[in-house]
Amino acid sequence: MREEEIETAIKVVVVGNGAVGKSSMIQRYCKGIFTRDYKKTIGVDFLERQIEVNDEDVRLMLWDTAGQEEFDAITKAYYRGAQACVLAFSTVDRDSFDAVESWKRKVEDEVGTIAMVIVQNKIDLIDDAVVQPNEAEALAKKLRLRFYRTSVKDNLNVDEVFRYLAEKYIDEMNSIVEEDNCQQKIIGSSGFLNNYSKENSARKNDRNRDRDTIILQPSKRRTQGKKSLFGTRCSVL
Ligand SMILES: Nc1nc2c(ncn2[C@@H]2O[C@H](COP(=O)(O)OP(=O)(O)OP(=O)(O)O)[C@@H](O)[C@H]2O)c(=O)[nH]1
Repeated sequence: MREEEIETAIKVVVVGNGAVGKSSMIQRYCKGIFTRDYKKTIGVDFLERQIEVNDEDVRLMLWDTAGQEEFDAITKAYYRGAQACVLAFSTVDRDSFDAVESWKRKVEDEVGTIAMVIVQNKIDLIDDAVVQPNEAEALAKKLRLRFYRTSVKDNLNVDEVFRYLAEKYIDEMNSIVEEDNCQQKIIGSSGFLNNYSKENSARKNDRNRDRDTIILQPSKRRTQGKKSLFGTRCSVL
């Protein structure tokens, strides 16, 4: 495969309590449809959609997980390898809002820190809301996450949620590549960093292999969420 044909594939998990609209959101985004029927997700399911971000083809693989706790053991296994996550709750379900932090923890326990976003779905039912706007905003601020209000039914803001996650992931990947390049230059003139250099090039090889085989790994996990020793800008030693 030629370099310019390589696409980025991102595994996104959509989590949250039962009936908040996770399956509907994925169906809306990938198939452009909405149905009023509620069919509980058993275990997991996935759909995909290709989009362009900064002239780059990006394949989003959206994993729909069951909201019911009885399926926790199954769904957790599917978080592995996720690079982005939607934490969803419903405008008309207080428990689903109160559970957002615990969903975040469940995902992070499996995959570490990844790109995340909080989504308040069913905003078309705002007249029956059981979550105040300032409460949702305060939670997003506390967790330092971007917050979207969506209506899958009215197709409001759904595209924006997934585009944001794709852009955030790509930004992170680019900054890691920038760090790698920077470290290569520094290592070239510094003997004491030999081990660091080996580890670094192994990481690069991993990434190249990933591109061929599309092994899905969370970006920050590989760096343990740490920034470069030298920041993101190169400096000559
Ligand atoms: N009014 C309204 N209803 C919605 C919206 N999104 C989803 N629904 C309805 O909410 C119900 C539950 O939606 P699902 O997508 O099945 O919920 P889920 O989160 O996947 O549920 P689990 O599979 O149990 O985890 C369905 O009847 C949907 O039609 C929305 O934006 N507005």
